[in-house]
Amino acid sequence: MINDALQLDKVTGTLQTVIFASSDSYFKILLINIEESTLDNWDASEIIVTGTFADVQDGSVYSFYGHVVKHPRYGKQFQVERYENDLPPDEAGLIKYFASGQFSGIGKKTAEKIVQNLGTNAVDLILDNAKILESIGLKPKQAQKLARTLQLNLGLERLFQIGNQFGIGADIAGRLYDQYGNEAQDILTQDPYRLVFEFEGISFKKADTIGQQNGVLPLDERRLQAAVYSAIMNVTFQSGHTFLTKSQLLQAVGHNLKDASGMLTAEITQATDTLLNDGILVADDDRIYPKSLYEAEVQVAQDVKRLLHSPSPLDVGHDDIEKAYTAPGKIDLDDNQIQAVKSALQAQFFLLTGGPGTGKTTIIRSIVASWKQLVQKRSQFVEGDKQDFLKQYTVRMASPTGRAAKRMTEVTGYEATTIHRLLGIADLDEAEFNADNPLRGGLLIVDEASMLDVELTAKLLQAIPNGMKLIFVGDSDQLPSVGPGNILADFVNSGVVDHVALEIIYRQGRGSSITTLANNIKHGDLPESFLENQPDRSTFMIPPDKVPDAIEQVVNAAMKKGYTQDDLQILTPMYKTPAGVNRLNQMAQALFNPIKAKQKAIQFGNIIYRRGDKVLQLENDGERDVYNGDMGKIIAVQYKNDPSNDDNEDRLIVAFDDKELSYPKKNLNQLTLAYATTVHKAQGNEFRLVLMVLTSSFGIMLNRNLLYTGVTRAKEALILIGEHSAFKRAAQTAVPLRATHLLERLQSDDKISTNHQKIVANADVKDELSDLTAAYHSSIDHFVLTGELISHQDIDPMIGMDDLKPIDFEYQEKL
Ligand SMILES: Nc1ncnc2c1ncn2[C@@H]1O[C@H](COP(=O)(O)OP(=O)(O)OP(=O)(O)O)[C@@H](O)[C@H]1O
Repeated sequence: MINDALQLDKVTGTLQTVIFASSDSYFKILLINIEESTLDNWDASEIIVTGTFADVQDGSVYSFYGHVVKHPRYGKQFQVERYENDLPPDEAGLIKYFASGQFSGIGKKTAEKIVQNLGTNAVDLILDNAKILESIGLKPKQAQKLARTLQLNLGLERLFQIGNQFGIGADIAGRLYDQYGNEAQDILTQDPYRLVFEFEGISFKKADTIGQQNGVLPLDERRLQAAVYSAIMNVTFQSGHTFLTKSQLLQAVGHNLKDASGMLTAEITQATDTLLNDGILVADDDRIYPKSLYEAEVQVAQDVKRLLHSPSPLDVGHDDIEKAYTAPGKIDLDDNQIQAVKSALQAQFFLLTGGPGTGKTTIIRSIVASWKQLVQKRSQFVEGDKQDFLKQYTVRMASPTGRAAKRMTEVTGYEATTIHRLLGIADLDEAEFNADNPLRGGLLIVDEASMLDVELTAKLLQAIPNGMKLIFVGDSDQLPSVGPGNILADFVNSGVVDHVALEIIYRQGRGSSITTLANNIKHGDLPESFLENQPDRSTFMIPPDKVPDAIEQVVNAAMKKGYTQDDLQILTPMYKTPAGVNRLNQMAQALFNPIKAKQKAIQFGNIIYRRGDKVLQLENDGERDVYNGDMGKIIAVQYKNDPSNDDNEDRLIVAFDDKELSYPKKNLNQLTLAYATTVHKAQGNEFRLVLMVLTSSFGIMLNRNLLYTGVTRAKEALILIGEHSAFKRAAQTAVPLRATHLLERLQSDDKISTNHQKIVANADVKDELSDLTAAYHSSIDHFVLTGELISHQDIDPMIGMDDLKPIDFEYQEKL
């Protein structure tokens, strides 16, 4: 029989033993002697129970609610969603419980006194208010000690139960307990709005549900302040703006409070003022910023100005550059490219932008070779240690992603790292290198600069000492950074930083029709030849429900042509939907890495990982030097008892480009399969063959930068799968622009003068700015109307598949 209310089965039984307890989470595996259960097909007297549990005691009776699942190795077990400690229901049992010896200083007599006075509800009464024990005659110390032991044994358990009432999972309840200890329960029930500011994982909506149920009034200032704070954080961090205007903030807060009618204007303004006075938000004219974004934006502008005013001690002149200029191998650069190399050597801070195949990498090689020449020539005149001098002016290189850094190392021979590693950011905390402990070197080149958000840029620029040259290289038509800010575009459009834009595409042969397609998309449309197969590009236009079938056939055909899982990447805008990442990953895993008999496997969530799987790191883990977007391969699945396993837990070993890392259960939430990814996750990566899926079901995600970024991930071949109308809509839809004030901050100081080439005419900048304001308003309007933020989290892009035709999918889309 199923428990009707929650559709969960129930198992009641005595804890025989804890088989496993994770050292850094509340995950446990328990062996239970069943006393009673709703399970239909369970004849054994014992059951293995897994889940998140507080300090459970051997011999105690618990009721577990959950489902029977099949573990790939251990067979059937009971996965628990919630549980209860079945304390003895009668007075005699409770007296025995208090006198059992687990409460030091409490003997039978005192236990009787407690139960006689407080009844069978004694435990709840004590947990609610320990002072009640004093009122029935226990000494304060004795009362405190007993209450504390009860809290330790049952406090977290109660938090799990209370959390469960509000739909808060055991993971979050466990983290709340870690952060607030025994106060967690009080904070959650009596001051939930506090968590909106302090705790990641409780949204305003959740806090508000709890607050309202517990009688918090609609105009309570804690509620209004939390509504304001969560509105500005959500809109800025999801839409990428660094600020909101006051009226936009009012609208967004109204949405949070389900008050779009403007009834609460005075109250919301008052709550905003309090947050401004407390320094949680910052007002700058009509703009309201979260403090961290304001500080980062101001810092970036200040540091750019500082760097522009701090010439390299090498005092590089025109003649030095002419003499040092070194061509990249046998290639003759065009005039604009040569100008780019020379300007880069001359300027203190330089921007190089261009689409795929325009020569960015080639120019980086030329810059590095020329710089080396220059420094070496100078070293001849140094009187001291020449090696020291060369070290002082060495080239440093970094990129937001590990893969792009590796590519830089390969083409230049200089070590390149991720920006996180360059700055020594081990976790979310302070960077090791900063204004007080700056980076060393003469020249820093940063690739994939379009991925830099305002906060990371602020950290990076602060760490660059006066006199060190800085070059940002990127493609401004790619997706903007995931975090807030519009760094590369603001730098370019400000006109205060020297900039050369590369326009001519040089890539020949394989991959060249891809770059032409990218160029068309960049200008807002698909080429007329879009549906015509090219040597390096094919299209299969089919309805959304046929996408998985089509991908399956294309992947099979590609495998026959010799493409491996490393070469081939499926890109799609979102995780869900039949054409989304989750579904396509399952399908591709079955093709590339089919299940073998008796193969070891580890299940986490809905994914079963096996040796050979292609996996993706989902978050930055500075301590282990692995970053969001890094791809690897599972090279071993090790169970707990394997002699080579020193983690004492089942684990995966994943090989990345330059290291092997262990993923025990606690780290598995950082991983997912990577046969298919979103375009956002693929930024900074390139693949021989890209299969890009777009269908109209991705609606609001469809925009030019997404399509462009996806298409440009393909090095050799590109296959476009989905609906023609969706590709067209994406090409024709400009990405919602981001509201920032960096450009004006950069331009605000008249004292700055550089020998910059203004590539972008002022009139164009003005047009773009008014577009920006319009798009910004529409993005906020969209948010306010629908509650959906225009998120940049998700889109995503041949081989001459002559043997496959759209007709294979029995469909002709009506255009
Ligand atoms: N002036 C030139 N003359 C001839 N070939 C060139 C020229 N500039 C670049 N190339 C060639 O064009 C191709 C693309 O150049 P490169 O890889 O530097 O471009 P990129 O902008 O870094 O491209 P991507 O962003 O796709 O990596 C290379 O094969 C390079 O050798």
